[in-house]
Amino acid sequence: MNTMVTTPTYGLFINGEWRQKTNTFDVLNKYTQEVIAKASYAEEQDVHDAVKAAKEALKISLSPYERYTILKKSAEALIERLEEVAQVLAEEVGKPISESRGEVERAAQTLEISAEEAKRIHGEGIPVEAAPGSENRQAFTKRVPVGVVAAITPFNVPLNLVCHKVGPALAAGNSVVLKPAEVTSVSALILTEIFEKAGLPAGKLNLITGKGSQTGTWLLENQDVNMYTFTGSPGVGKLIREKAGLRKVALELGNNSATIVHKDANIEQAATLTAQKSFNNAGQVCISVQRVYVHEDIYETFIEKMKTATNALVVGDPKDPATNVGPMIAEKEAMRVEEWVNEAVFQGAKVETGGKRDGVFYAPTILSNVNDDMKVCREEVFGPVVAVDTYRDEDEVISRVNDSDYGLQAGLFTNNLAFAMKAANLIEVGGLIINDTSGYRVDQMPYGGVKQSGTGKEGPKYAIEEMTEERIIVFNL
Ligand SMILES: NC(=O)c1ccc[n+]([C@@H]2O[C@H](COP(=O)([O-])OP(=O)(O)OC[C@H]3O[C@@H](n4cnc5c(N)ncnc54)[C@H](O)[C@@H]3O)[C@@H](O)[C@H]2O)c1
Ligand SMILES: O=C[C@H](O)CS(=O)(=O)O
Repeated sequence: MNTMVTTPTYGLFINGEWRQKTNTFDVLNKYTQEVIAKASYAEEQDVHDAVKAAKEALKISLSPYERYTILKKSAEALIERLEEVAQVLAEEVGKPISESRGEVERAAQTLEISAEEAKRIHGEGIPVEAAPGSENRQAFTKRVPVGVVAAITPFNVPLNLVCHKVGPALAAGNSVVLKPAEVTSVSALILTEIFEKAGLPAGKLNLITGKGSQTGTWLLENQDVNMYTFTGSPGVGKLIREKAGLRKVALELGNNSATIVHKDANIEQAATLTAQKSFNNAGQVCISVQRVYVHEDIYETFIEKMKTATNALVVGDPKDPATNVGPMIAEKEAMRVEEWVNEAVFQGAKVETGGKRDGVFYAPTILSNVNDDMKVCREEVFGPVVAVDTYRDEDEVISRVNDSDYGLQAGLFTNNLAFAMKAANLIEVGGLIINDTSGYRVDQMPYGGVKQSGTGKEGPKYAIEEMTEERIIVFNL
């Protein structure tokens, strides 16, 4: 029996054809550090070819029902390959297998919702006849595709966040050039195969892999791209906005998410959910709970319960079904988190649990006795660290949540309707989640931040609005 296992090698996907390059890079299993696949470095000409193919493919007009069919088929095919793709996510991200399966299920839902939305894109009648002198005119609007959409995506949710861009873009009748994060390219490559098999015409989806600083830069320079949709770090987001000039951009960026636990909350529920949502995907989630503000009357009970829930988390091999917390994406990121925690401790923070690094793993860590100016509070940790502090009154805590450069989502545990409504009016975020943490998201909801957390909304219905232009048609009858 031949037991030799060959490493899969992927090319680029341009104009419906796979283009193998000699210059490749390794995608690693983040737990074992073994090579799981090789992907191709796109050269400058490949990037421009991909955009050209996308532009040409705009001439292929698919009806809304045809777009629905292709997206629906792709969602079904993804579910058929669920276990295979989940194993890839567990390897290339280091995400625990239960969470990886959850990501594949959500990605399929994102495609299915996009399919449904393809049939619902509509304009409206505009009463131009109400203007003096326009009595014999009638008008309506329609939404038209923006054109070539360049999608640039991050490593942490590499399948579902790709689906949040490709699904709505195709549903709206656009063509796409996709550039996934290099360290987690494999799930995007498999998704591209799925679209190809589902009958998507050549050029409608093109995939180029490689480094952000090269492939990404060439993509930003190409003036035939009509819109950039980006999820990733604020620094790269700002660069994209600068390079895009007058072209459209949608930016989903970072956060230092806060969750408030008020004195009347269900403490057990709050502590359990907060422990879960602080350490999912080793804290590498943009809405991961990072700052917890607990009312001083319930602080002692809360912190004990949260410590118990955190200490029960199993850290280890992402492929082990018992694992709750896997490795970080790279050892240098775990070292950065270690440095930030050490700095906080030097400044007076107390480690309630965790606070240790073992190679690429950083232990789920709760810090208390923190202040809002420590790096672990003010900046985005993007690791398994949560800072817990007390507050006394409602206005104080709202102002501390708002004292942030970011504003993606926040959570509030309370049974006090008046406080919940006050927070809904005053907390500066794209989404406030009552009786759950900042980390709640389902894929049909509008999702996106304010301040440095970005601009524009995702969720297929809302992303389609971003990825289409409103055109008015006026009849002089
Ligand atoms: N708001 C959201 O919905 C959301 C979701 C997930 C992640 N994020 C954020 O993403 C960040 C972590 O992800 P990351 O480390 O992959 O982000 P990153 O910004 O380093 O990379 C994201 C993508 O941008 C590309 N890129 C890098 N430099 C580029 C350049 N000069 N030009 C063009 N493209 C370039 C990368 O190759 C990658 O594909 C965190 O800040 C996190 O909060 C936000
Ligand atoms: O990392 C941020 C993601 O958008 C959160 S989720 O995986 O979509 O819930």
